[in-house]
Amino acid sequence: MTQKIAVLGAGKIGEALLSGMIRAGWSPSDLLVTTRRPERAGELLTRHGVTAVTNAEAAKTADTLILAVKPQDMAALLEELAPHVPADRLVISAAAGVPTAFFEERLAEGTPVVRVMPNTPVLVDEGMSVISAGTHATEVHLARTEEIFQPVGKTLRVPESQQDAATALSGSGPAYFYFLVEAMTDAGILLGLPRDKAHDLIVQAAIGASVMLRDSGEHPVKLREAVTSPAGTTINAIRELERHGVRAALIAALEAARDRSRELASGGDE
Ligand SMILES: NC(=O)C1=CN([C@@H]2O[C@H](COP(=O)(O)OP(=O)(O)OC[C@H]3O[C@@H](n4cnc5c(N)ncnc54)[C@H](O)[C@@H]3O)[C@@H](O)[C@H]2O)C=CC1
Ligand SMILES: O=C(O)[C@@H]1CCC=N1
Repeated sequence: MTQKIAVLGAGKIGEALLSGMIRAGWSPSDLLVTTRRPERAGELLTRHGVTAVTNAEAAKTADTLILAVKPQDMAALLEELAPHVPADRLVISAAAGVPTAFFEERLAEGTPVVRVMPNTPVLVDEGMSVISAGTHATEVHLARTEEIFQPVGKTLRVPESQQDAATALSGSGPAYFYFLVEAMTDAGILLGLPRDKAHDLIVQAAIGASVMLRDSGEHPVKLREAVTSPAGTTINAIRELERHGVRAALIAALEAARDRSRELASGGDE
C-alpha cells in the first residue's frame, strides 16, 4: 500500500498541518491536498510543493485521509468520497463536534476512523492534538495518527466522550488568549502607552507566564501569589477581575463552546 497522506479541505487548519508535516520531513511528493478552488490549489503548490487532486483521487491513492473541511461540509464530502474509500484506509477527522460514528455510518463497514482536535499553534510546532479512536481504529491507527501530529506539538488520547470539552478548551483555546492580549493592549492604550509598546509588553508577559506555567511545575495559584505583593498593584487588578466576574465569564464561555461542539455533531445547521 502507498504511504501517501492526503489533506482533504486544505483551509486554515489543513494548511497548518500540511506545513507541519513538511517541516517534520514528509516529502511533498508523499502528500496530496484537495481544495474547492483552483486558485487555492495553486497557492498550496507554490508554498509547499504539494499537488492538488480530486477528493476521489485522494481516496484512491492515499493510505491516510485527513478530513479538514467545516463540520457543515462533512456530509457532502463523505457522500462524494464514500464510493472511493477502500475499508483499509485510515480516515482522520479534524472537524469540531462530528463524532466518529458519523463517518462510520457513511463509509465502508470496518473503516478505521480517528477523531482529532488540533489547534492553530501546530503552525509553530506548539500545537495540542487531542485524539480519540472510532469503533474500528486500533493501536496501529492511533500510533499512525500520533506520528502525523506529534511533530507539530503534543498529543493526548481521550475517550471520545471528552472531545467536545477538549474542543472548547484546546481547539478554541488559543483564541481566548489572543482575545485577552487584545483587551490588555487596549488597557495599555488607556494608560497612555503607544499601541506597539503595549502589545510587546503584553505578549512578552504572556510568553514568560506560559513558559513558567509549563516549566516550573508550580500551580498557577502559586505563580500568581508570587506576583501579588501585599498592598501592591496586582491585588487591585485581581479585585477588579473578580468584581467583573471574569472567572465566571470564562467558565460560561467554555461551556458555550462545548455546547456548540455538541450541536455540530450532526454536521451543523448553518
Ligand atoms: N481553525 C482552527 O483553529 C481549527 C479548526 N478545526 C476544524 O478544522 C476544520 C476546518 O476548519 P478551518 O481550517 O478553520 O476552516 P477553513 O474554512 O479555513 O477550511 C476548510 C476548507 O475546506 C475546503 N472545502 C470545503 N468543502 C470541500 C470539499 N468538498 N472538497 C475539498 N475542499 C473543501 C474549503 O474550501 C476550505 O478551504 C473544521 O472542521 C474545524 O472544526 C479543528 C481545530 C482547530
Ligand atoms: O471555531 C471552531 O469551530 C474551530 C474548532 C476549534 C477551533 N476552531
